[in-house]
Amino acid sequence: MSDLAQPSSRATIRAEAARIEAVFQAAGAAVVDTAILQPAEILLDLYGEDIRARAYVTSDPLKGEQMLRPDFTVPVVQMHMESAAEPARYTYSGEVFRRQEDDPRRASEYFQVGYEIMGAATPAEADAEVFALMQGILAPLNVTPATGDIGILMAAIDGLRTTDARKAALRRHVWRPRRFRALIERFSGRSPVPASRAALLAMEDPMADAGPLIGLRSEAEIAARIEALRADAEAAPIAEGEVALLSAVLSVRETCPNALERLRDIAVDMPAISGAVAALAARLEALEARGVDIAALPFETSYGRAQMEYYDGFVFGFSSAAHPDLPPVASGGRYDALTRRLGAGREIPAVGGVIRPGLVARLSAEGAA
Ligand SMILES: N[C@@H](Cc1c[nH]c[nH+]1)C(=O)O
Repeated sequence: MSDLAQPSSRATIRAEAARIEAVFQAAGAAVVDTAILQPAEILLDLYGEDIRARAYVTSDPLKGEQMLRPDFTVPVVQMHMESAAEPARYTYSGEVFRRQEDDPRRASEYFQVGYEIMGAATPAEADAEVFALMQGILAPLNVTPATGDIGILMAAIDGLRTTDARKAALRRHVWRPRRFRALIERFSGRSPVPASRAALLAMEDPMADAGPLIGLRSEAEIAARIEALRADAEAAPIAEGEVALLSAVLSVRETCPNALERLRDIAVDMPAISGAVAALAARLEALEARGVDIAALPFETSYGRAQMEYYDGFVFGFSSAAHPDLPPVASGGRYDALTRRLGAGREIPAVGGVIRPGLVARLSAEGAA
């Protein structure tokens, strides 16, 4: 197998981006653009921990903290929610910026061409439209699809019989599978409370024994945190049976029809996921109606747990079959809750995805060589 061709020139990537954007326009999308400099204080939290750590942030004397846009979806949603917000399809093309902390071979600046559907009445159909459109564009390349559903994961967490604080912690850390597993171990009593925490909670008056305040947190914040730890220490462990059901949900990894059957079985004992499983069934029907071969389409409940933290439903990606170590050539998902956070309480259904024209150009060049 030959090595991957050199990265394409910027002119080639721009031409590829224009070609893909034209396909999105033909599908009904209006072209939008966003500023490269975005207000970090307002938007950065919406991306979650991973992107927060990787955004290029700089300070502007007049506008405050600014960042180089880490993606288009958040600014496009913001624009849509501020406008009249009729149902709409959008496309955009341009560079995004994310620091690479571990792998110097990964680009910290690259092109994306995106497609977003906001306010569509039938979520399953909008999910299928985005997926089928991207699959069609990538058809000449040797790519492998992956799908998942963050909504099923979140519903499984919500269904646990435990405190709201514990559910919130699990939801927040769904994106960090190792941390998530450690929390489950602790909340189910399988791993002991860390010794330093046990010692802290055993103190009569931890604040009195503390030295002078030197950190960023105020005394009230520290006291509230200790109180939360105390309440947590008193909460009953999550039952073994529930942990087993959650693990069963997390480990589903099958073709779509088999995954659906497996999840329906689990839902008998875990009715909290029934609604999300029905949404998966509706999506599969919509995908099939668009000609997607769902019998061969993989589904993995844990897929997407390392992607954008605003996803809350369908998630998907396409990776190069010959170069699985490359980042996904395309990826996307549903992000209804993000529209609520940017819409001052008003929520609309929204789903979309991006293609990386730089990777499309490289893979096409390799295929043609
Ligand atoms: N903005 C996402 C891709 C996406 C677009 N729409 C939905 N998801 C990303 O940069 O990974």
